[in-house]
Amino acid sequence: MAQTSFELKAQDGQARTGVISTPRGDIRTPAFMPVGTAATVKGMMPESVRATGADILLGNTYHLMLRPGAERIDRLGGLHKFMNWDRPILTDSGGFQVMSLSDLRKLTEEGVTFKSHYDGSKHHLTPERSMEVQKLLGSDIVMAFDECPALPADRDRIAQSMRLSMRWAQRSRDAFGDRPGHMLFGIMQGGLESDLREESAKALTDIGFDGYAVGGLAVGEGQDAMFGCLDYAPGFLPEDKPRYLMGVGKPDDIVGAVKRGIDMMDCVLPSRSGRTGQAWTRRGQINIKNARHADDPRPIDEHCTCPACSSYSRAYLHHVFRSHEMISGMLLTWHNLHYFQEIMQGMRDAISEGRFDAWEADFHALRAEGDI
Ligand SMILES: O=c1[nH]cnc2cc3nc(NCc4cccs4)[nH]c3cc12
Ligand SMILES: [Zn+2]
Repeated sequence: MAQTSFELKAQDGQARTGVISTPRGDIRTPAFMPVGTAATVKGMMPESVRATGADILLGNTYHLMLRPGAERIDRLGGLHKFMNWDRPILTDSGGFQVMSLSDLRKLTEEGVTFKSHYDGSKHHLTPERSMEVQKLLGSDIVMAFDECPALPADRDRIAQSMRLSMRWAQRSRDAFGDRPGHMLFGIMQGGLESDLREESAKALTDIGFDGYAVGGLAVGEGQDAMFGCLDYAPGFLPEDKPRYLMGVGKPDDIVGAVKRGIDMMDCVLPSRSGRTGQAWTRRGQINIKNARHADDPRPIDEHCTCPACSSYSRAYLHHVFRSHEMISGMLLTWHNLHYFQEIMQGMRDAISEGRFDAWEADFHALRAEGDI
């Protein structure tokens, strides 16, 4: 009995909408995953995250294995119980965070050794250990252990890195074993080289995964280069499996990725920028700390139904940000996550009704440049 499945409901151009079914609940695609790095979506209660419309959230293996520790979370009943979120959780495999966060890293065929950026303690991550950590956490969707090459990198470096990741993908698959009710996703690499991307997709497909991520993007290449890669890379992947673009992105990145066949995304942007006073809206961005909001009685967005827009003025939000009150980041995070989920729902409906192009045109038409 599979216990997990992906059903495509409709397609409009390259854009798709469907449902990933898991024992902990269904995930409506295209899906946006809020990031819950240290077992919390910062500033949000889990029930509030759910209220924004999220079906699944992301946990970071690197952070949780260092603090509080994967074995400790396992002893306490697993990540879902620990953080009071009973719906699906996808965990990344830790390699990317090691390379972007830790100190004194050493990369070998075996894996990576590194020092914790929290306390300097020494740690080792391999495909096998990453699978063990993600199993201890109890995540529903497990990511293969990969290496995302630092940019800029020449073609040879990208090819060598991709081929290492493919050997690690096989080791991840072997170590993951057969776990009904859980999914293992492979991660495509290959930089911006279409032949290397195709080689990676074939290697992953030959190994066989429950879903496929497009890795190695949203690492500073810029939207044009990212979309250029997405014009062909998703098409190298099996069309009956979910496609997950890691680390994306701004609202217009998200729309452009779905347009090109992506089904799942995650990004810290709505939560992280919310804590800094940046509100994302259908008409553009607002930095609420700007003095011009000090006397503005209007909500951030009069069409938005989130708690921030339903009950608070820009003047109030301006005040609580200027006063460094805790409620400031809470309200703006909630608004941003609500808005990101509203974009996803809008695309799911538009694809279902065969009007994605019209929806996309409307999405872009409303967006003014700069602060509104
Ligand atoms: O190839 C990848 N493999 C595994 N995890 C990733 C996470 C990723 N996150 C971003 N972009 C968002 C960022 C978050 C922090 C620095 S960039 N790009 C990413 C690429 C990968
Ligand atoms: Zn709102």
